[in-house]
Formats: sequence, C-alpha cells, structure tokens
Amino acid sequence: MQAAVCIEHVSKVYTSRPSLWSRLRQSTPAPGFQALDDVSLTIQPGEFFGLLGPNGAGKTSLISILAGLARPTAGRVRICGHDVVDGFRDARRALGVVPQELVFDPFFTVRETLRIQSGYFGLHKNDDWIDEILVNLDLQDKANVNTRALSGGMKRRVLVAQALVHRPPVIVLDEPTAGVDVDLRRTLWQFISRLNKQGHTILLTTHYLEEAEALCGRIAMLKRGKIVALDTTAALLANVGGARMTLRLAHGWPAGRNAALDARVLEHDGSRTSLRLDSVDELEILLAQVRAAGGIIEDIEVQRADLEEAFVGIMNNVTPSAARFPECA
Ligand SMILES: Nc1ncnc2c1ncn2[C@@H]1O[C@H](COP(=O)(O)OP(=O)(O)OP(=O)(O)O)[C@@H](O)[C@H]1O
Repeated sequence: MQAAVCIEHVSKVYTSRPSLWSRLRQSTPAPGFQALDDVSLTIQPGEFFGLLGPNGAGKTSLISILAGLARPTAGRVRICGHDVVDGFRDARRALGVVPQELVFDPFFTVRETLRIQSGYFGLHKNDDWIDEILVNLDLQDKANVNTRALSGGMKRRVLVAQALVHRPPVIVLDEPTAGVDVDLRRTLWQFISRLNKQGHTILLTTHYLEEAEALCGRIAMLKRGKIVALDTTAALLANVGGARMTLRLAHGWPAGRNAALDARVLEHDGSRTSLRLDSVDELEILLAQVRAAGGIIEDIEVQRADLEEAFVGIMNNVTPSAARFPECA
C-alpha cells in the first residue's frame, strides 16, 4: 500500500542572511539553525496520526515542508507518492493544511473565500461541498459575512473549511484548537473524525495532549528537531506504566539518597514531586522509601497515567521510547 505521507531523512537548517554590518566587517556568517535533524516517518492511508513536541521542536517546520512552503535541507517527502519538491502540484492537491496562523484576505466573505480557494484547485462548481463544510463546521450563518468581521474562533473554522474545499485525502491540522472554545472543539473533532472514518488521513499537531490521546492511533514525538518516540498511543501509554503519584514534601525531594527512587521521578514542580508508579502494590513501598530517605510527606495524589505522563517522561528521558522508523512503501 502506498504511504499517505512518507518522510525520509529530512533535515532543515535555517540559514540567517548575514547583516550588512557583518558583511562590511567581513565577519564569518552565523551558522544556520538546525530545526529538523534526520526525521523519518511513514503515515499510512486512513491513520489519525499525532505529531507532538514542545515549543520550537520543529513541528511547524516539518508541516511547512509537507505543504511545499519550505524546502528540506536534506531528505525527501512524498504525499500519496508525489514528491513535495519535484511533484509539487500533485502533492499539494493531495494535502489540505490548516495552518496555525490566522491569515485572511479581509475583502471577501466566507463563501467567496472558499470559492476562491476552490478555484486554486480548478474547482469551479464546488458549492454543494462548500455548503456541506459550512454546515458541518456550524458556519452556515456566516457564509455571507466578511471574514474580517469574524471572531477568532470563527476565523479558525474558516481556515479548516479552506483546507477541505478540494477534498484532500491527507489533512494536516497545525494546532487547530488553539484559543478555541469547547463547542468548536467538539464540532471540529466530530467532523474530522467522520472524515477520518471515511478514509481521510489526518496528521495533527497539538499541545492538548488529552485530544491527541483520544483521537490519534499513532504518535511521533519531536524534541529539538529529532524524533524521540514513535509508536501507537496504546504502546506509549503502556510504557509509562500504571499511574503517577505526586507528593508534596515539606523540605523538597530528598535527592541523592536512594538512586532507585530518584530514577522514578517524572517531574519536580516546587515542593511537589511526581513519581512513576508501575502498580498500586508499589504505593506503600515507595512511600516508605521516601520517608526512609528523609522526605517529609505532606500530601499525596495518585492519577492514572495519561499521554501527558508519557510526553513528560520521554522529554525528560525518563520513559523508554519505542522509536521505530519503518520504510516507506
Ligand atoms: N524561518 C525561520 N528562520 C529561522 N529559524 C526558524 C524559522 N522558522 C522556525 N525557526 C526555528 O526553528 C525551530 C522550530 O520551529 P517550529 O516553528 O518548527 O517549532 P514548533 O514545534 O512548531 O513550535 P510551536 O509548538 O511553538 O509552534 C525554532 O527554534 C524556531 O525558532
């Protein structure tokens, strides 16, 4: 089966143009900034795939390369078999991108904006599908409203609609729910999930890890431009074990007293320290070890492990990741 998205050994280095001052001084130009470092991953048709990472990890850089807005410094990307550089038009036609930034031409209504976008793909009688998108995104009342008169959340709906006008088999959503109310989130995810069930491949970046956990079948995590985890959501959750225990300690964590205990630490946050708990049976043993190490426990909270756990653990190199890089079909 041909991959929906195939990313092979992609690197991206942003080179800064030397300033006039440094050129006059004939000083050496600053080295480029490596935003992506040998990234490889394959997304199969029909997958709901999550791309996660902290701010600046390289998610938008990767999406820009997918969309043909930036060129990789090394490596290649194919969308449904089309190279994003050599076969730009076909690759772009196979892709619908919901960008992070709200950018609109302020002179057009919502319907005009969607008709113009359809025109870019040679679709001149697209109103039936445009109407369907408007209804599904609860935008039908705004069809004839100028985009500049829309609220931020409404504008984001229009961005989603714009990405879908040409019914792309692959839909990329770059933080689509940032600054969006609960209603739109629900409407948006219902619609996107339905498109996914109809066979569309979805690539989602988000900082809302509970959304990624609920929606994505597989997840890749990026850290400083490198993939540090790539697996099914279920496997990533299984790696973090049973639960997280958070302790509030009177004099902070007794670091360096018990190496095995230190290795359990997921996160320190002021007087609170979170530990990995593999099973409930361990609770009493760990509490006894903390006390024996000199920790004075003031409060205890136990939570089931979630994707946030996996994310924090992997980013802090605590949780083993299962990075596998299958070849593209
Ligand atoms: N045009 C550019 N020129 C130079 N550096 C850039 C450029 N675009 C991005 N960067 C840098 O590349 C790194 C990755 O940025 P990118 O926007 O891809 O991260 P991100 O994972 O999408 O972050 P966020 O979650 O904040 O959106 C950052 O350090 C950023 O400052």
